[in-house]
Amino acid sequence: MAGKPKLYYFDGRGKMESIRWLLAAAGVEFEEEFIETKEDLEKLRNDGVLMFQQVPMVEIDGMKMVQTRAILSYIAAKYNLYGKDLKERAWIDMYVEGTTDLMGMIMYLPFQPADTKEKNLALIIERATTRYFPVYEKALKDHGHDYLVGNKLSWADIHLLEAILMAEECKPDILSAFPLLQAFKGRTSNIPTIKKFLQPGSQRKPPTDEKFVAVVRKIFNI
Ligand SMILES: N[C@@H](CCC(=O)N[C@@H](CS[C@H](CC=O)c1ccccc1)C(=O)NCC(=O)O)C(=O)O
Repeated sequence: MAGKPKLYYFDGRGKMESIRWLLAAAGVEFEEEFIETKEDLEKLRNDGVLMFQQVPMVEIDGMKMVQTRAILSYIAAKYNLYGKDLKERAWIDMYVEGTTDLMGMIMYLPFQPADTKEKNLALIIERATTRYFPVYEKALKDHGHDYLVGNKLSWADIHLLEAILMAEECKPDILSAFPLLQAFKGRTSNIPTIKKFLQPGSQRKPPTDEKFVAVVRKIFNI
């Protein structure tokens, strides 16, 4: 029996946070090794464990997986969070790419120059409320179930909840025009494994702060 998955990344959200969410929602315990200095990263590179010299890297089932999307897909499939057939998987992929695009905008905001942050935050709020959330609100309405795809929890639901919470950190009332998403948030946040991950003291990381930005900038000279 393989041991627990081990996650190699910085002590912050970045590109690893969705992987933490998916494992936690699947009820899978995982370990973390935090990269804190340039030397930490160089050691991993010199040990030849980073296929493209990048992190996230996750040791799982004897593999040293890299590329966030590949890692997430593997976990979703392994823990039955990827639909019952090809079409459900296609819908999950579409929904996940949408929340990936939205979270990608939010994820990079703290790294942008101060004089563009206000403009970029306004764009995030505009995209969230006019491009992305209307799609998921309609999906829940048309589908008529508690979940986005099929009638069971999938990667798409977990990813949407993560995106909703990140968007609310940008604008607390961002869901005000989306009643079905408000109800979805309430239901999904109470799924036992997710509820536990949302409790203080879990491996969920806090919103990206200047400290995390400084660590990443120092490591990558950016
Ligand atoms: N396709 C891959 C790409 C993975 C990737 O870009 N990894 C980066 C660190 S995370 C990044 C750090 C600042 O840019 C960050 C940190 C915080 C928020 C967003 C990104 C990396 O290793 N950069 C070294 C290099 O590219 O040489 C994947 O989806 O996994």
